[in-house]
Amino acid sequence: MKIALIAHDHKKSDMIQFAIAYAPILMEHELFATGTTGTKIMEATKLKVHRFQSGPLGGDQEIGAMVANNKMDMVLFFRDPLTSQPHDPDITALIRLCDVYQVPLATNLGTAEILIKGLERGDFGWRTIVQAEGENSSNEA
Ligand SMILES: O=C(CO)COP(=O)(O)O
Repeated sequence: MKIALIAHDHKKSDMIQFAIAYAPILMEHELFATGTTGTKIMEATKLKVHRFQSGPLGGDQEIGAMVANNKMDMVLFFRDPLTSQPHDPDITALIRLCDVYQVPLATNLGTAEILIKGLERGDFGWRTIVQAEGENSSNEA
């Protein structure tokens, strides 16, 4: 599965703790992140993370493009609800796209833990069906 990891500055410590705690599960998957989040995860763990631009420089939009192309299976986005962000439209757009494409999205640590445990249990098998359908329809186009 392809998993996006994103955290606003005040939530980066939560994300690092999460990545350390669930590294054995995460390392079985393909990981993507916005720039600074990805760097911090790689510094704290042995996980390999494909890094996009930093969020304010377009990273959320790059991850959104993957969602729109059926190339992202789960988004773990630890948002900071108490600090205004200069790129708020990008954040809203990413969340909207997850809803458009029914991509599982956690916006906080509590939900992320439930999703990652579901992933470990095999609850995300349906994503491979969605991916196959996406590939078939792009072949037909
Ligand atoms: O701002 C972000 C998401 O909206 C996160 O970006 P960074 O991981 O580059 O800090």
